[in-house]
Parts: sequence; structure tokens; C-alpha cells
Amino acid sequence: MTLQNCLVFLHIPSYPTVWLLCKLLLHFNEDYTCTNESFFEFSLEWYSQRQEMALPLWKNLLQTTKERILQQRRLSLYNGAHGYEEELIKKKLQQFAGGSINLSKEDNGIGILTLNNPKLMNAFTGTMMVELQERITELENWKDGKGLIVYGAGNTFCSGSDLNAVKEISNSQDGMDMCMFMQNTLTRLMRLPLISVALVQGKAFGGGAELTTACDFRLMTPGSEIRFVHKHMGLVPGWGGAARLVQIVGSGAALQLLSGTARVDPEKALRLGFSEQTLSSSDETRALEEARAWLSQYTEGPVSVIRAMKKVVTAGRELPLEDALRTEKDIFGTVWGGPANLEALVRRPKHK
Ligand SMILES: CC[C@H](C(=O)O)C(=O)SCCNC(=O)CCNC(=O)[C@H](O)C(C)(C)COP(=O)(O)OP(=O)(O)OC[C@H]1O[C@@H](n2cnc3c(N)ncnc32)[C@H](O)[C@@H]1OP(=O)(O)O
Repeated sequence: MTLQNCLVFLHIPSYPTVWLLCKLLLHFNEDYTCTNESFFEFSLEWYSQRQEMALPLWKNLLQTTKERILQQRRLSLYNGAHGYEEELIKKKLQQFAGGSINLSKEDNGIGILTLNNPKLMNAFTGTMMVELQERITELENWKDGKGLIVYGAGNTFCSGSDLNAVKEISNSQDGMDMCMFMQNTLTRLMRLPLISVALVQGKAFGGGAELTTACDFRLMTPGSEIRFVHKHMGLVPGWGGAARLVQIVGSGAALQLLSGTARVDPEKALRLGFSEQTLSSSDETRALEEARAWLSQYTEGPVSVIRAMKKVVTAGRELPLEDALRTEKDIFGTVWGGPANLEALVRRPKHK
């Protein structure tokens, strides 16, 4: 990769500066090939050796760009080093059409993500997997988002992968590609700075059960059922559902649910701490309204504070203690003295 290519996809605003930087560095090193890190190490080394020339602006620019690249790396669980070629995988998945993933972003900051393939109990076709990733990218860029409800059309949640597609991708490479694609996608769902709820109506089976574990909370309607049926398919979870289930209910209960393919009804889910509440209605419309009301008790308040709250909890859940504390400090810095904080200091709310 030449230096130009290394820079081309940086997408940073001050492009002319970057090209000037590129000319400067190329002047010293024609056809320099680099990886992202080596480019930045080289550039910082080059600047540090010529301290008097290294303008603070450009060092900041490099540091910001490096942080941005590393942040993008963090967003993606898998990359080329794991043999993960996302564009090729998407092309393969798009051969299996049907259904859709719909997203409506409401003025109150609540998003509604609908799994829409009711003829097949909302089973995930290949195009639905790709659309799920596209909707999650939209949600990552929705700066006013505070909450998200994921539910299925036709009063049922999701019965996992579309078995018609699964048959066509049963070879090892395609299976691993789909596994990595869905793990990447559901990890990004889990890390959204929005408070997410899986509204489980009807059945959440296989990959559908795994999808519920990628949401912060689960609400279930009367008669609904979550079931990790993978063992019956000669499988283990592949969309990250096992790792997340252990975090939610503990390793003992997780092993029982997975190896016993237990039917988890609303009462069992409450006992396990897997569901927050059993809704009163199993009617699709009323259940969605109940889910909105439940979620609104947590999304009430300034969007910056709600998003920061989810970020500090994500840090606490995923990072080693000291890294979590440092991340919390950084996120605290984004709200301390901010509009909501200053307004509250004037208002002096009484927390009765
Ligand atoms: C890592 C994830 C993992 C993987 O990718 O390998 C998976 O998720 S594998 C899939 C795991 N899921 C299942 O095995 C569920 C299979 N479906 C059922 O057990 C039942 O359909 C059930 C219990 C969800 C609902 O039963 P019910 O009697 O209420 O309805 P039907 O069975 O008549 O279903 C209606 C209609 O939908 C079709 N259907 C249901 N699930 C799937 C699916 N996962 N893939 C494809 N098609 C599905 C079913 O065949 C019926 O269609 P019809 O044309 O009428 O036969």
C-alpha cells in the first residue's frame, strides 16, 4: 500500500493539509509502503527527529487520525487479519433474498427496528443480515438517539437463520463468514450508545434467541418463548449469543439453557434475570406501546446524558477495571459543565 492509499480513506476534513503532509513525507521517501500504524510511527518518528519542523498542528492531526483509525478498528471485531473480507461476505449473503429490516427513528429519540419476514417467522435471510448491519450503521450515526426497541413483525420475534439459506452455506468457509458477519453486527448493536430492548412476542429461536442477548434488556409478552435450539441443529451459538448469555444469566444457567435447549417462558426468564418484565398484552400494537412506556422511564432526559450513561456502562461491562475507570473519566468530561449540568445547577432539583 503506497502512502497515498494509506491516506486516501482517512476521510479527515483537512485534506489539503494531508496531501501537503503526504508530499512532505514522500519527498523523503518515494513509494513508501506502509500499514496504518507503521505510517503513523514513521511520520511521528520523522517529525520527532525534526522537532523544530514538526508543527504541533500536524502532530495533533496525526494523533487524531490515528485515534480515528484505531477507533474504527475497535468497532470491527474481525478484519482482514482474521480472513474476514466483509464486502465479499455481503455479496454472498445478498444471494439469499427475502424479508427486510426496517428502522423508524422517532422525534423522542426512540428507534423502532422491525425484523420483517413474517412468512418465515422473521427468519433471517442473507439480505436481512446485510440490512441489519446497514440499520445499525444508521443508528451509530443517529446523534439524537436515546433508545431502541427491536421486535418482529406478525406478533413473533425471530426464528433464527433462514434454514433455506443455511442449507446453501453449510460449507465451513461460508458458515464461518456468516458467523463473523453476525458477530460483528450484533457486537455493534450491543455497543450502540442507546438503551436497547428486545420485545419478545411469540418465538425467539436459535439466532433469534441470540439477537435478544445483544440488547440491554428483554421484555416478553404472555405465551412468548426464547429457546436456544442450536443443539438440535448440531450447533452451538454462532452470533455471539453464548458469550453474552453467560454475562447475562451466569455460566451455570447459560450452560443449562444451551445444553438443555430449555423453553424459556416469561416466568422462567424473570427468575433467571433474563427478562425485565412480562407485559400485560400479547397484542402486537399494545405490546409495542407497553415497551415504549417501559423504555421511556430510562430515556427521559437530555440525549447527551442518556448516551453517556450507556457508554459508561458499556465500558464497565467490557473493559478491565482501570481502563473502565479512565473511560468513565473521559465520558464524565463530556457532560461535566455541559448544558444539562449547568441548567441543573441553576434549577437545583430536589430528589424526593
Ligand atoms: C447461529 C444461528 C443458527 C444458524 O444460523 O445456524 C440458527 O438460527 S439455525 C435456525 C434455528 N431455528 C429453528 O430451527 C426454528 C425452526 N422453526 C421452528 O421451529 C418453527 O417454525 C417455530 C417453532 C419457530 C414456529 O412453529 P409454528 O408451527 O408456529 O410455525 P411453522 O413452523 O409452520 O412456521 C411457519 C413458516 O415459517 C417457516 N419457518 C419457520 N422458521 C424458519 C426458519 N428458521 N427458516 C426457514 N423457514 C422457517 C416454516 O417452514 C413455515 O413455512 P412453510 O412454508 O409454511 O413450511
